[in-house]
Formats: sequence, structure tokens, C-alpha cells
Amino acid sequence: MANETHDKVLVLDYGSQYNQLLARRIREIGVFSELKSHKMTVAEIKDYNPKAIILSGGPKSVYENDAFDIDPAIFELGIPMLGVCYGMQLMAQKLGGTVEANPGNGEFGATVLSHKDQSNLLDGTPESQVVLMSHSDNVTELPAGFVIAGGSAKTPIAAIANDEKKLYGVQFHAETTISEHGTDILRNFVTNIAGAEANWHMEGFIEEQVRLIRETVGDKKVLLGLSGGVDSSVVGVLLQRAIGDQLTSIFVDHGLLRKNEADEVMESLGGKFGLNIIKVDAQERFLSKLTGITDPEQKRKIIGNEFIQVFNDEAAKLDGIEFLAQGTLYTDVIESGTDTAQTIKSHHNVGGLPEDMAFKLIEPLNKLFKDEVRVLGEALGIPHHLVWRQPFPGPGLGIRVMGAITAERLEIVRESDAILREEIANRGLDSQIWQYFTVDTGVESVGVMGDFRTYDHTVAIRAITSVDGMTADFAKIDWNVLAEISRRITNEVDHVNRVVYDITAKPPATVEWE
Ligand SMILES: Nc1ncnc2c1ncn2[C@@H]1O[C@H](COP(=O)(O)OP(=O)(O)OP(=O)(O)O)[C@@H](O)[C@H]1O
Ligand SMILES: O=c1[nH]c(=O)c2[nH+]cn([C@@H]3O[C@H](COP(=O)(O)O)[C@@H](O)[C@H]3O)c2[nH]1
Ligand SMILES: NC(=O)CC[C@H](N)C(=O)O
Ligand SMILES: [Mg+2]
Repeated sequence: MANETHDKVLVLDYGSQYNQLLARRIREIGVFSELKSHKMTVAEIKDYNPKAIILSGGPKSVYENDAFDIDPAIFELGIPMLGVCYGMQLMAQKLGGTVEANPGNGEFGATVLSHKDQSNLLDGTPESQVVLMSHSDNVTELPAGFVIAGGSAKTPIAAIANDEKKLYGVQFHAETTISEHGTDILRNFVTNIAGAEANWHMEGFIEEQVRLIRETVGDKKVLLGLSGGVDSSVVGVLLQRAIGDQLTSIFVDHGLLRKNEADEVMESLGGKFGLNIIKVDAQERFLSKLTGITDPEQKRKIIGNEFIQVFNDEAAKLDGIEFLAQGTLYTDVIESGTDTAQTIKSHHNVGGLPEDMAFKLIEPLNKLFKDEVRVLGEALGIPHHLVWRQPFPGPGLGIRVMGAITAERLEIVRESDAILREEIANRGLDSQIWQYFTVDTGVESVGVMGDFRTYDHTVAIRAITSVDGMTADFAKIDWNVLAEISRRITNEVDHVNRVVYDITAKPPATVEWE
């Protein structure tokens, strides 16, 4: 994604939940960075030609038999390297130091780091600073040629440095916002020590993508799955810029859309943007395949598959379609599982895709996070209100009806969601809440309406604040607003006699319920 006019920082993935943050912090500094498998060979790394290499954290311990490894020859390439947490432990161990478990005495959370020996890594940052620790192993003996750059009360060796060879390690997670000067430390490493030039920005990204897309597509044609959401709209505008009328967009109405969504999408993107959109009415084929399906992963796979079948059918009607473009983000990729990260849920556009798909994929956003895509959208001139719209998942209301999907239950989420959105919009709260929707929980309970006993559905309201969807907190909406929403839902939506508010963060919950 970066061309050779930009320096690149390679982050090798050892499975930490924060590894993706490392790459994006480096990009924020203005240097292109991406995350790749730790299985990359020396030859592949040479070919990639990074200005610096970062080894991420990870759940394993370096002394375990199945610990994720590194070829020691990588340390000999003369490329500046920084190990973070597991990455530092791996570097220390491979270069002749010692790593040991610190039984029952792990260090988790905000800790104070103090400078020890002088190093270029911590240079210019305060002598004493707050950092995020999350480990139970320690480097107990330094490898030859290293000094201790910093330590904390529980971790005497918390930062190591070999200025001559430009090899460094930090036991703390410099990439999280809890580490006050984490970005300064990463900037020291990437720009001062490794000498990378900070000249990467969104305009550059657009130019590169346009060039790459042209190169890849040639004179062939591309089908874009367009949902009207932020990500696929951004991809649409990018593709239009790159290949003009070689692009056809397909908007699938799978019967799991929100109230009035189909008309609104056709109007806003077809009309003003002049994208060539074909709307496919596929309600029947999706809903019939989903009948009686209760398992969330199975639902997601069925929906992902059916999307591709629809795209196939439409491609057959057009001529020369070779590529399928999607607005896949990094979040979709990591949650669907990689060779180091566990599958949390199969996003319909990644883990939900059929194995024997004939299309070649074009996914220009698959290294980016939502907030980065929004910046990109603005840089492409997409109107503010479209770029800042809340996300809506491809499987739509299908994963907001817990258990088996029926027309009646879809109607319950569709109508209650419309009320929620209206109330939030009327109060101007939509800019403060990252995402908000309702769920048919599948729980029925007893109520009283008029003088009658009812036994009916429980709707949950899910509203969260977040930056990138990776972590989230529940939105602290005013009780009175919630009371009004609850009153309207129970009054206006048939078969709902109870409304509850979801007060869980992510983690431990996820944003969607399935
Ligand atoms: N109804 C749909 N018709 C066609 N393609 C779709 C549809 N829903 C989702 N997709 C495809 O799946 C991708 C992932 O969906 P996702 O909801 O994550 O992104 P989005 O809809 O583009 O943006 P947002 O996250 O803001 O809703 C989309 O970018 C698009 O390519
Ligand atoms: O296009 C999508 N296809 C999916 O299968 C999917 N699942 C979740 N989401 C959206 O991703 C963000 C994080 O959601 P979760 O915490 O539920 O994983 C939230 O914004 C979710 O709405 C999806 N988007
Ligand atoms: N977060 C990490 O990278 C942890 C590394 C190692 N598993 C430890 O506990 O020390
Ligand atoms: Mg969407």
C-alpha cells in the first residue's frame, strides 16, 4: 500500500491485543506502517525493505515449547529494531539474555517508569513517567552490549537499549494511550533512531491507492459491494476516481436493512454521487436460507455466502467482471481471526466468505481503522454527515434478532431501532454516541398493559462510545431520554412489553450481540 517514496515500518505480529495499535501509532507519526505475520522470513523482510522493525507483544512466554519464534538472523540485518513486551523478551532471550517467570507477581496496569542508563530511546521524555504494564515474565539478565534504559518498582529491567546496534526493547505497551509518552518514545525510535521520514499522510494514501487500483485492474471491470455505509462509500469514491466507469456498484437489499434504508441509500449515493448502482432485491433468498438458524456464526456464514452468490449472479449479467471490491476494515480482519489472533466473530465480508470464491478481492481499507477511514473520507470530499454516520454491520438486523429470525421479530427491531434513532437525532446526540441500535433479546416476560396480562418480547438498547470499534464503553445516556425511548417503544411497537439498557463495555462484551 505504500510505494517506495515512503519509508515503511514493519510490525511483526506476536498476537497481542494491542499489536494493531502499534502500526496505527506509527502512521499517526507520519510514517507508513503495517502489521505482518511473525513468520516472515529474512528474505521476505529484505524484500519488503523496512526502515525499522517492531516486534509486538503476545500472550505466550518465550520459554514455552510452542512460543512464537524469530529467526535470529533478523537481528543481524542492521535494521533498527524495537521489541515490545513479548517482543522485548524474545529479543533479550535470542541475543543471550535471560527471561524468567515472575510467579504470582505479574504487573498489570498503569505503572511509573524511571530512567536508568542514558539511551536514545527514552531521550527527551521525562525521567519519571506513567506506562502501561501487562506481563508476568521478566527479563532478568541483559544480553551483551545492552544497557538498562528504564525500570519500574516491580520490573527492574523495563527498557533495554543497545544504541550502537540500534536494538531496543520496552516491557510496557508504548502504543496505548495509558503510556503518557508512548508516542514520543515510538517517534524517537522511528524518526530519530531509524531515520524514517515522516511524510506519509491521507492524501498520499489516496494517490497510492488510485495508482495501485489502476495497476491491478487494468482494463477489467470491478463490482463493488455498496452498503451505503461509511467504508464502502469511501471505497466507491476511491474506485470511481481510479477507474471511472469500469466500476459497477451493487446494493443488496437482503431484508435485514433498517427502516427506509434502501430508498435512502439509492438517493444519497446514486443521486448526488452519481455512482452507477444496481439495487438487488434479495429478501426472499436471504430470509429463506436463514429460517430456523439460531447459531450466530452459522447466520454470519450464510449471510456472507449469500452476498457472494448475489454478486456472482449480478456479475454474470455484466461483462468482464473480474474483481470484487469491499469496504473491509482492519477490525473486520482481526476479529475474524488470523494465524495469531483468535476468531471472535466471523465478519460476513471476511470469515463469512465462501472458500471457492471466483472473484479477486480489492480491499483498499483493510489495514485501516474506522476513524482513519473517516479522515480519508473527508480528504476525498465526502460530506461530513455521510462520513460520520454510525456503522451498520453487513449482516444487518439479522444479528440483532437473537436466535431464529422471523418476519415478526425483524419488524420489532426495525421499528424500535427507528424510534431510537429518531429520539437520538432529535436531541442532537448522534455526534456523541458512536453506535446505537436495538436488539430483540429473545427473552419473553410478563407485563401488564391496560388491565391485561401480556407475555411478550424484551428489547435491549445498545449504545456505545468508541474511537475505532475495537474497545467501547456503554454510552451514559440521560435517564429521562432513555425513559422516553422506552415509553415510545413499548407503546408503538407491537409485541414489546419491556425495554432494557445494555451497560456492558467491550471487552468483555462485543458491540453487536451476535
Ligand atoms: N447491503 C449490502 N450490499 C452490498 N454490499 C454490502 C452490503 N452490506 C455490506 N456490504 C459489503 O460489506 C462490507 C462491510 O460492511 P460494513 O458494514 O463493515 O461496512 P460499510 O457498510 O461499508 O460501512 P459501515 O461500517 O459504516 O456500515 C461493505 O463495505 C460492503 O462492501
Ligand atoms: O460489516 C460488518 N460485518 C459484520 O459481520 C460485523 N459484525 C460486527 N460489525 C461491526 O463491527 C463493530 C465492532 O463490532 P463487534 O464488537 O460486535 O465485533 C461494530 O461497529 C459492529 O456493528 C460488523 N460489520
Ligand atoms: N503482553 C505481553 O506481551 C506479555 C508477554 C508475556 N506473556 C508475559 O506475560 O510477560
Ligand atoms: Mg455497513
